[in-house]
Formats: sequence, C-alpha cells, structure tokens
Amino acid sequence: MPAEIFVTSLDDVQVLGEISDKPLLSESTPKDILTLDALKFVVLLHKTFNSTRKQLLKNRQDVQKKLDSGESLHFLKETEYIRNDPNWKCNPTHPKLMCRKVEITGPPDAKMIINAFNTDVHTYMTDFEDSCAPTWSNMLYGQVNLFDAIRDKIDFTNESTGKRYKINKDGRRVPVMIVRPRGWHMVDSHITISGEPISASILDFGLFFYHNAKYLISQGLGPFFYLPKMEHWKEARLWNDIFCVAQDCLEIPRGTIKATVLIETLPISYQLDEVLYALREHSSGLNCGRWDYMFSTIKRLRNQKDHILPDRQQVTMTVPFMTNYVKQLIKTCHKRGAHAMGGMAAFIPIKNDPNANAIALEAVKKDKLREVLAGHDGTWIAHPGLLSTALSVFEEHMPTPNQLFIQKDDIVTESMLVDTNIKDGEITMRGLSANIFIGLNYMESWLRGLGCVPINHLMEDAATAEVSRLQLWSWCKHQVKMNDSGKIITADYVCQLIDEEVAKSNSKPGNKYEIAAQALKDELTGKKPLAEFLTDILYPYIATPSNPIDLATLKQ
Ligand SMILES: CC(=O)SCCNC(=O)CCNC(=O)[C@H](O)C(C)(C)COP(=O)(O)OP(=O)(O)OC[C@H]1O[C@@H](n2cnc3c(N)ncnc32)[C@H](O)[C@@H]1OP(=O)(O)O
Ligand SMILES: O=CC(=O)O
Ligand SMILES: [Mg+2]
Repeated sequence: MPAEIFVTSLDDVQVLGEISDKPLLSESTPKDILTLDALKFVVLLHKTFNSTRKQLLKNRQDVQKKLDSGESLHFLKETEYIRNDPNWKCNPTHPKLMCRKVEITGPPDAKMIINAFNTDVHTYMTDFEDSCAPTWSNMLYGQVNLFDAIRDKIDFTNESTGKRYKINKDGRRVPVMIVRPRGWHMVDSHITISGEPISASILDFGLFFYHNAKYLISQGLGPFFYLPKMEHWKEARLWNDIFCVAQDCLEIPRGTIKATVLIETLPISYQLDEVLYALREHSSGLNCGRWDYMFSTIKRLRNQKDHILPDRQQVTMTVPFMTNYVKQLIKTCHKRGAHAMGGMAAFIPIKNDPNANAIALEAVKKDKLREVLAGHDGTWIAHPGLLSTALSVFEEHMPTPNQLFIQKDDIVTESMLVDTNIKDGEITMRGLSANIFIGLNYMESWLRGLGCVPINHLMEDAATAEVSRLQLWSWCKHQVKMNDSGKIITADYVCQLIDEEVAKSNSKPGNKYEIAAQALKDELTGKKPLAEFLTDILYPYIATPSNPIDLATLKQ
C-alpha cells in the first residue's frame, strides 16, 4: 500500500455508527470491514472528490431551473467533437463480462446473495441502491456478506424452515458479481468528515473495492460496478477519476475496474457518447434503467403541463419517449463497442394462481423479446423464477454471447427523447389509487429497512415507487381531470385518500404508515418542497448515528 494512505489524517473524522464484532453467518464482522486502513482509504477518496460531487449536484438544480423556465434539453455543443469522432471505442470489457444474457439483481442480504449465486445466470448485480434501504446495519452487513460470499464463507440454515443456504460451486458456472453503490445524491450520516456526512457512493464503492478488488483479480474476475442515477457526463468522469486514484492506491493497473452506467435520468440520455468516452478505459457498457428514467422524466419535466404522463401502467417501454431512449442507447453503445443492457420488467412470479402467473410470465417474455430484437446484449430479472422465461428468449434470438456486432442507424432527435405523447393515455381512479397504495406501502417498508417488496404482484423498489410519488405530485400540481370520473385531482382529495388508506393498513404493530403518509402529504400540500428523492425525505428516520466511537478500537 502506498504511503499516502497511511498519512491521511483522521483527525476530522467521526464514526457515528456501531461497528459490531458479531458475526452474522461466518467469522467476518463489521469490524473486519470498517478497519482503520479501509476508513483511511474512503476518507482519502471523499476528501479528494467530495467538492466536485457537491458541485455536480448543484448543477442538476441549474438544469431544473432552466427546464422550469421552459428551456429544452440539448445535445451539448461543447462535446460535439466526441460525438462526431467515429474513431474512438471503449476498451474491451473483461472476458467474464462479454456474455451477460441474463443478470439477476437483489439487495446484499445473505439469503438473497446465496440464492442469486445459485441461479444459473451469467451475471449478478448486488445492490446497495434501489432495492436496499440504507440502514447502517444493512450497509455494513451487506459488505460483510459480500466479503464472505466472494470467499465462499457463507453457509447457514434457516432455523424455522430447516433450509440450508450455501453457494453451490460444483461443476457449474457461478454468476459474475457486479456491485451497485448508492447514487451521488446520497450521504451516509454514520461517518462524518469535517462535520459533513460521507458520500454514500464513495463509502460503498471504497469499502468493497478496498477489501475485494485484489482477491477478485486473483480469481480471474475483477472489481465490477454498476453506476446509478447520473445526470451529466461529468458525473461519469468523476467516477472515472475515482477509479484511477483507487487503482493507483492499491497498485492495481488502471482499466482493471469495469463499470456499467445506468442510463436512468432524462438529462443524461442526451450525453451517451460523452459518458462512454469519459469512462472508456473502464466501461462495460450502458443499461436502460427504465424505472428511474420514467421517474426522472416526470421529475425534470414536472412544471411543463404538456408532459404530464397517464396512469403508470400505460407508460410502457413501447411509448415514444421510452422507445427512443432505448434506440439511442443501443445505437451509441454498439458504435463504441460497449454492451447495451436491457432493464427490469417489474412482474414477479405469482404463487397460488397459475392463470395470473401465466399472464405475468407472458408479459415478461414479451418484454424480453422486445429487448433482444431491439439489439440489447442482455437483460435483468428480479426473481429466480423469471430466469427460464428471460433466458430462453435471449438464447433463441441471440445465440452469440452478445450482439455488439449489430450496428443501428436510428436517428433520434432531441425532441424525440421527450416525446411523452401517449396514444389513448388516461389518468383514472385506478391509476390514482394504485399510486397512493404503492407510494405509501413502499415508503412504509423502506422505513422498516426493506428496500424491495412485492406489492400487488409487482416488484417495487426505490425507482418504481418514485414513479408513483412523482405522478401523485404532478397530477395534484396540475390539477388534472380524471378521464373516468371527471373529478379534478387536488392535494386535499389525495390527502383524504391517503388517510383512508392509512386507516385500513395501520393496525400492524410497529408499522410506519403515519410517517410515510405525512411525508407524501407534506409535498402534495406544498408544506414542504418536492424532494429530489424519497430517500432524501426518509433517510433521517432510518439513520441511527451514535456518539463517536473511539477510532483506536478499530482493527488495523
Ligand atoms: C428498478 C430497479 O432498480 S430493479 C433492481 C433492483 N430491484 C431488485 O433487485 C429486485 C430484487 N428482488 C427482490 O427483492 C424480490 O424478488 C422481491 C422482494 C421482489 C420478492 O421477494 P420474495 O417475496 O422473497 O419472493 P418469493 O417468496 O417469491 O421468493 C422465493 C425465493 O426466491 C428468492 N428470491 C427472490 N428474489 C430473488 C432475487 N432477486 N435474488 C435471489 N433470490 C431471490 C427468495 O429469497 C426466496 O428464497 P427461499 O425460497 O430460499 O426463501
Ligand atoms: O435501476 C434500474 C431502474 O430501472 O431504475
Ligand atoms: Mg434505478
């Protein structure tokens, strides 16, 4: 380890979360993760890059102000030279990431990790982000679980069912792991530096990278990441700079890290070449993060009346603005030699109702067929029960490991990316009730530390639930008239419906419905400004900062 890490001062650093020495499953504990050297490493990254992160977040608000004043988004003039140069390509990705037909995703919970590793997928995204509520315990034990899983040290038995969980490595291909840290907007208030909370992205990336990069490389793998929720190509450049410093510190060659960027905000869809260019040494492609993309589109265009979207279930991947974003992503990726990954159908298997289950699987199949025919190189599943459906579609229509060789020449103009005109789109009582139910129930679960839950047979996470939150806000703000009842949607009316929903659900002991409802209502009535993310509003309720711990008690 180069000397600089050891001279990083921790004088202004406080750790305000318990660092347990209790093992969950094997001998590793949070004390093995938040060691003194690992802390110095993340502090070094934070100190070097946090001011840029904060500036880039501020820039997002400048874009919002311009959109609010009626300006449009554009392909950037200053980066035309990158877009117009046909000669550059991304470095080839890692051989283990060449074939990514089906990727399973899920939070870094021990059972989910083992089940995911035992699914016959090519790749597995373990998620500190959309599907994970960032309690200090979830975050630290998430790192412990990954540390142990990578080293094949997880083995436990569920005492109530007697089921044993162990990663099966016998003669089978074990999925390649990709880690998704939290987005740039998030902080973790359990570590402060000069009184400011640490960047959550840097903490998640840094702890994982510090402990596992060299071990993964020794196994013929590598430190692979998914990068979420960026809004500008300079945010990708920030990741690239962090990767360079991180690799230099651990004396790992630059370019070893491979990262796939989720294209899941409206502004960044105008800058795809630029994102790949910024990360070209480290890129393993782009992914259509469709749920956050929908959320971002509603959020960024929220003050423009001509972009109000209809019921969430009508905003499918075949509506114009979503189709155009997919085209733009696939065309750009393949031109630059990078994977164009598909996204998540929110359907999950329905137990005890074979007919409803068949309908859900058919919807997944249709969605995966659209993806493979459009040119995607792989797709996501939220549940092992969807593997055979997704894989059979990709194997039939993409017998090769990927289809990078397919070059598209679709023309996607600036206005096509905001073509929110949805034929026969309607706002109905059913859509309104569904948004209230999902928003409320998801936020309530999140407050109890669950970041991904099944609601009405759909997978709901911090991206899908945001669509519901933003639709409620935008429908109230613009006082839209429902197509079925003719009733105007107002904040008073929606608050009344929220209260009715809470009254129905509130009986479960220890529930958090009151907090979730208040958070929703405060935004709808204008008592509080619309938050950028629901996690911004709710994080203070799940953060558990303690008195500063004595850093001398950390392991070296
Ligand atoms: C928009 C986006 O960002 S998408 C990416 C983020 N979202 C996700 O990753 C979603 C991940 N999926 C999930 O969290 C879960 O599938 C849920 C919460 C939706 C449903 O979970 P459950 O209610 O447990 O489903 P169910 O009871 O049908 O699960 C059956 C088994 O499959 C396992 N399982 C379900 N989903 C997964 C998964 N994604 N990875 C691994 N195992 C899984 C369960 O652990 C369970 O195992 P068990 O039989 O050993 O107990
Ligand atoms: O992260 C994925 C998404 O759809 O959002
Ligand atoms: Mg997302």
